[in-house]
Amino acid sequence: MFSTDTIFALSSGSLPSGVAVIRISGPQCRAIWEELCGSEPQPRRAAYVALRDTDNELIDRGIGIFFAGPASFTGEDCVELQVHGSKAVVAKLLSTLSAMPGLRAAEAGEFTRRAYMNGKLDLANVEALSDLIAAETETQRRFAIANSSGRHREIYDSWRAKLIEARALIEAELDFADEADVPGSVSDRVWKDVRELRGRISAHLSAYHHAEIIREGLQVVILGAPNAGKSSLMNVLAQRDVAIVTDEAGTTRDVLEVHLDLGGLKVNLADTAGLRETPGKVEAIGIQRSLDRASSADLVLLVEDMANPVMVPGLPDVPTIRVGNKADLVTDTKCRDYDCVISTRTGEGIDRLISSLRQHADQYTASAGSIIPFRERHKVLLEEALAHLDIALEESELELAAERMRLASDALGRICGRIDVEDLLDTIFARFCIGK
Ligand SMILES: Nc1nc2c(ncn2[C@@H]2O[C@H](COP(=O)(O)OP(=O)(O)OP(=O)(O)O)[C@@H](O)[C@H]2O)c(=O)[nH]1
Ligand SMILES: [K+]
Ligand SMILES: [Mg+2]
Repeated sequence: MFSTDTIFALSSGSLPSGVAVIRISGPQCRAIWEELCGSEPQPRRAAYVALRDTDNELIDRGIGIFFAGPASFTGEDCVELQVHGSKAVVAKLLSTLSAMPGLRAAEAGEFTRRAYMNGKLDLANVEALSDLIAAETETQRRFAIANSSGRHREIYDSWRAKLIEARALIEAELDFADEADVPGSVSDRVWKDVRELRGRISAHLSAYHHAEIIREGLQVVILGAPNAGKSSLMNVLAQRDVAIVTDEAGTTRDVLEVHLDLGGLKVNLADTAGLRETPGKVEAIGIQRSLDRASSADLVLLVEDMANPVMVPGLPDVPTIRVGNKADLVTDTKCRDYDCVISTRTGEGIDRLISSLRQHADQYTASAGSIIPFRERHKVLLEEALAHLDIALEESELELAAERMRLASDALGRICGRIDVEDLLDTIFARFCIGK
């Protein structure tokens, strides 16, 4: 892509700071360097420079690096200037830049957009990069960095290549069925391959939920009878008094949520209204909300007061850790069927409960290193590809089936932003001696 504008921006965080980084990209970079630093730029060498304005007045001294395109982040000539992170230094430098001809302030995401337009990044790379910048937990960081590796593109390209080949074989069968030197019925093999690919895409897609958990957080809901100690447990896990605790049954009426970082995984922990059969009007609404929330949760902590165990109605079918609370009030806990015995009052068993939670979280943190769809957009396109393949596999008209395969491979191509209409012809010509 040819950009006429040279863009610049403060790329580091808020001022004042020890060091501020100003990034410049575009055709004017070399001229800017000569003007500001009064020297010839040496690509990829950090240089200690005196930065001067157009009146030759010293602005600041700092480190400058020149990247000659295409070996740069955006693919264009780039300059990075590290100066003292003062508001005045940065303001002076930015106003000096903006006074130079052909220069303007960059729009949000414009450097990355240029990198994409110049083929330095694919769409999935761009998304992973924005995830990396937004990452708050260790798992999110690991996931984003794995996703920026380009391995998604490799997988989707290989799947598209298979589909393009399958389609080419089918089209060839249609076009040259009466000619002697084209292989006869290749259909069986083609359909077997397509079915196998369908299975792979479907397995890949089913891991999408792990990406949601890594990004949005593991949804954990505390359920149990009134007064079981749910709010007390919430406070212990959150390490602060977020929920009201009293000895009155029905204290919690509404769902209350906190965000925790559990071994690097984001966890959304919800305290809920106690479940019982004959509540008042407000409490009944609270109970319905508890159950709604729990039914879409990834994990339920089912809390029971061991000194006063009661059956709770309507538990959802969700992975559950059964927690026996108030261990301080009972002498014998062995015979009971709990995964974890705790006392929110004495702190007994809390560490063990946290390690059970961590164990549960591990399956998701482990996914952070594998290649799974990581955006809603990917999920939608993969579902689209699957839907087309399903129709192709049922379709008896070969032309229509081939068209469905084209649509499926286009959907896959759109994930990383690469669709090449010439692919099909190339494959046909590569496999058959058309011009005989
Ligand atoms: N002895 C003892 N009391 C506890 C323990 N945990 C909670 N309690 C007490 O049990 C009572 C109920 O605690 P909450 O945390 O409000 O219980 P809850 O399940 O949130 O109750 P609802 O919101 O009304 O459904 C309070 O008086 C707590 O102090 C514990 O481990 N030991
Ligand atoms: K209570
Ligand atoms: Mg409560």
